[in-house]
Amino acid sequence: MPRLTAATLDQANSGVATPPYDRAGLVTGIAHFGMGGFHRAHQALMIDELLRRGEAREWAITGIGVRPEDSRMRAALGEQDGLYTLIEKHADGAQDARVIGSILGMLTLADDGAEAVLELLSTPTTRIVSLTVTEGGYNINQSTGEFLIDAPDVVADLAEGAMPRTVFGLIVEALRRRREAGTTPFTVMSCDNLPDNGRVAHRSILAFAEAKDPELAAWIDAEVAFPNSMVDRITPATTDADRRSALELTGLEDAWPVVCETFFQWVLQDSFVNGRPPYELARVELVDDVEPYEMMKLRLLNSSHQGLCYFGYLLGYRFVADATSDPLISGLLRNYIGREAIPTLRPIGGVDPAEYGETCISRFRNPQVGDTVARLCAESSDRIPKWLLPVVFDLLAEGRSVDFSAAIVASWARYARGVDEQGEPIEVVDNRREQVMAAAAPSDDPLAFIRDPELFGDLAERPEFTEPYLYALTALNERGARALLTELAERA
Ligand SMILES: NC(=O)c1ccc[n+]([C@@H]2O[C@H](COP(=O)([O-])OP(=O)(O)OC[C@H]3O[C@@H](n4cnc5c(N)ncnc54)[C@H](O)[C@@H]3O)[C@@H](O)[C@H]2O)c1
Ligand SMILES: O=P(O)(O)OC[C@@H](O)[C@@H](O)[C@H](O)[C@H](O)CO
Repeated sequence: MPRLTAATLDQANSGVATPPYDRAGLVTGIAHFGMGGFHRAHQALMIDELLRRGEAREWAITGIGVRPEDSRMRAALGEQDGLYTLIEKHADGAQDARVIGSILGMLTLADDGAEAVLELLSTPTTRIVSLTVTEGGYNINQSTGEFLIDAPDVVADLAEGAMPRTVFGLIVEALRRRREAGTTPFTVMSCDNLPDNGRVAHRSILAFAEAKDPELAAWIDAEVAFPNSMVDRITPATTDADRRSALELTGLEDAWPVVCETFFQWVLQDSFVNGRPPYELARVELVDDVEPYEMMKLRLLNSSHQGLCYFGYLLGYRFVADATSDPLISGLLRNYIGREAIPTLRPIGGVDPAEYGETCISRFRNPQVGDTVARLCAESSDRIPKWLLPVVFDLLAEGRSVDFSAAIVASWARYARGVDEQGEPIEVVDNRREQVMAAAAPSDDPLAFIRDPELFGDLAERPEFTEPYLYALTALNERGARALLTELAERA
């Protein structure tokens, strides 16, 4: 079968939507850090939709990879002229495949070097720099939100005369060059799952700039916009089965297609300093205040993902759809959402959070998406403090009970012991793996897991939390996940 490239596009199977627009002459307006699955299922799709309408020709995308492993994506996209297949999976088994043409290519530090990246970022036509570098990518203290200025790669970037290697170093150096050349700065648009993602990006970049050059930092603070956004589309990691599906559906071989659900949402703060694509013509909701949308999504959808993944794993499920179809797990999610998460939300006109929560549960149940419990269990120490613990702190401040949230934290602690209920090892994937697993290991201190103030603040000192947490942890250790879920359901 031919490989997907610009030259083979016309050989795609009939019914596959290929770019109907002329890709020659498209201009990179967006430089994107973190060219993973999600960006290609979400933001790149919106630009593709605009291009199909004859819009946004100056807003094509070039990716940037700062990690050595990003060379693989660069090669896959490079060999395909930036083209790739996006497969949207309906719950009834129907699949829509389309070829996306909005990405022009990708630069990596490993292959192209920092100077090439800086040139892209400094070119006047690059007007937005967007980010999906994961929750951990912002290099902040989980509990205080402070930028970790002593992180080794940051220290290296701050050294006199160093060529930048981090997202912060590259962005700040490019902004310095733009300022020196009298070029309008770009907007920095975070699309990561973080509360106040724009403010977090602002804070991290400013902290780096202050350490490098306080005058430049003041200019960035005054001149650069960092819009907040709420982004939503479940996009699992690509598998070989997805590669085979792409080939079957399109008739063209794709080294790195993307598979996702049909649901799509992007709520974006309309705050840009150097223009923006006409997103309102695509499916983007432009608003002044994204915060209530972000809170609803992170506290209902993302925290529920954590609510199902450890219990799901312990019960032997490996797919999100199977775990969520267990009534004990969906029951836990409904109790967490209805009794604990929703009472902490700010109202959004025209949006019923209970209905939103039910939609999340039915999305998790889509068996076609193939999302894995392992994907959701990974990097928990970046996720739980940003998604679930804000719910806990808000509930405690109101004197409300936290039984279900505490049980979810306990399920993480039980999972992080690294042994399942059958005694089989669990592969814990976390950038704080050693620390988290050591804290989870059986010891004389039942609260050891939650004693790290960077992750948990003062929760270990708060009986309103420790009492339900210890109840859940003891139940998990002594009676198992199914027994605890049954007890929680009976007590509700
Ligand atoms: N996958 C989803 O369902 C989904 C949905 C909504 C939002 N998101 C957001 O997108 C992020 C990425 O998800 P994905 O599915 O594309 O993951 P992915 O693993 O496919 O891609 C992650 C990308 O980020 C880069 N990266 C990771 N850490 C980095 C760092 N410290 N500095 C710079 N680059 C770094 C990687 O090199 C890679 O290009 C998530 O963490 C989340 O914040 C994902
Ligand atoms: O990719 P992460 O790190 O934000 O977290 C894993 C999932 O919970 C998340 O990716 C969801 O699938 C996503 O937020 C849905 O929009």
